[in-house]
Amino acid sequence: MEQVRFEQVSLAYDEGGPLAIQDISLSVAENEFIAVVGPSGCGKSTLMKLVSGLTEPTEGYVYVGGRQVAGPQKCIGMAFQASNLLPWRTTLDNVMLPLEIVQPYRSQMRRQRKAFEARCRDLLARVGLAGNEDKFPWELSGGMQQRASICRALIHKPKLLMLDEPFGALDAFTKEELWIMLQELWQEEPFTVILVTHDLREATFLADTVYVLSKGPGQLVARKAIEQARPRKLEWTYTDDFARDVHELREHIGRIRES
Ligand SMILES: Nc1ncnc2c1ncn2[C@@H]1O[C@H](COP(=O)(O)OP(=O)(O)OP(=O)(O)O)[C@@H](O)[C@H]1O
Repeated sequence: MEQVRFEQVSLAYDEGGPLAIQDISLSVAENEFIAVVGPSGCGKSTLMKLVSGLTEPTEGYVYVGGRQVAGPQKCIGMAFQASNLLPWRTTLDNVMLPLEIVQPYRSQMRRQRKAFEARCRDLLARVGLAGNEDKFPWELSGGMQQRASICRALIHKPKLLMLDEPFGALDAFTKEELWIMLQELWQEEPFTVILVTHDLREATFLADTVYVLSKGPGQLVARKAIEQARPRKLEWTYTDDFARDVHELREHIGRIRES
């Protein structure tokens, strides 16, 4: 089954203005993990906005779950570079938030609060945050905040998770820990992932398929399947195989820069 489909999508933010992305066609299978990489300004965030229904294509069509996107999508989980946790809510209450907003959970909240809380605690424990439920975001490290943010994006069991540079602000060690965490969550209970990142190692480590976008206007210039079996281990990132995959992506980006 196909979860996301772009059919010859172009977008100009201003009528008659320059295209931000041009003629993008791609398809993401259910439970596939894709990464989109490219130089700054190539339209990665624009792709995210199109999938989540925050903006409409100027030309072409975007489908999510077999339906053409028309307006904001509620059944998508999202996480960004800034964790965007609400500072006045505890970790637990931040993770509860989507259940208070998204149906059918919202109508069940009054009767099911205890069960929902247990589910949040369980998810927090799975990402290593047990014992931090009652802390406020400013009492957590950056990596812990990002773990909580990913829990919040997944608590309502969306079919599609969209990640926009989620680990971009973290140090290299924390980043790698979070790659492993994300892979575990995804393997335990699969969902479709679209990851936007500048980090070619991150894209290679995590994704089944990596798409490379050129800049101004963003066009797909390469699609690379990463064949490594899962679960992938960090040791793999020290091998020649891994370096070769990353290098191949880097060459595509290099060519874009030169042109
Ligand atoms: N709301 C907007 N109005 C007008 N132009 C926009 C808007 N958002 C983005 N753009 C333009 O569209 C192009 C693609 O931007 P986008 O933010 O999608 O790129 P990006 O690849 O995510 O960049 P970065 O990696 O720097 O975050 C850029 O030229 C940008 O200036």
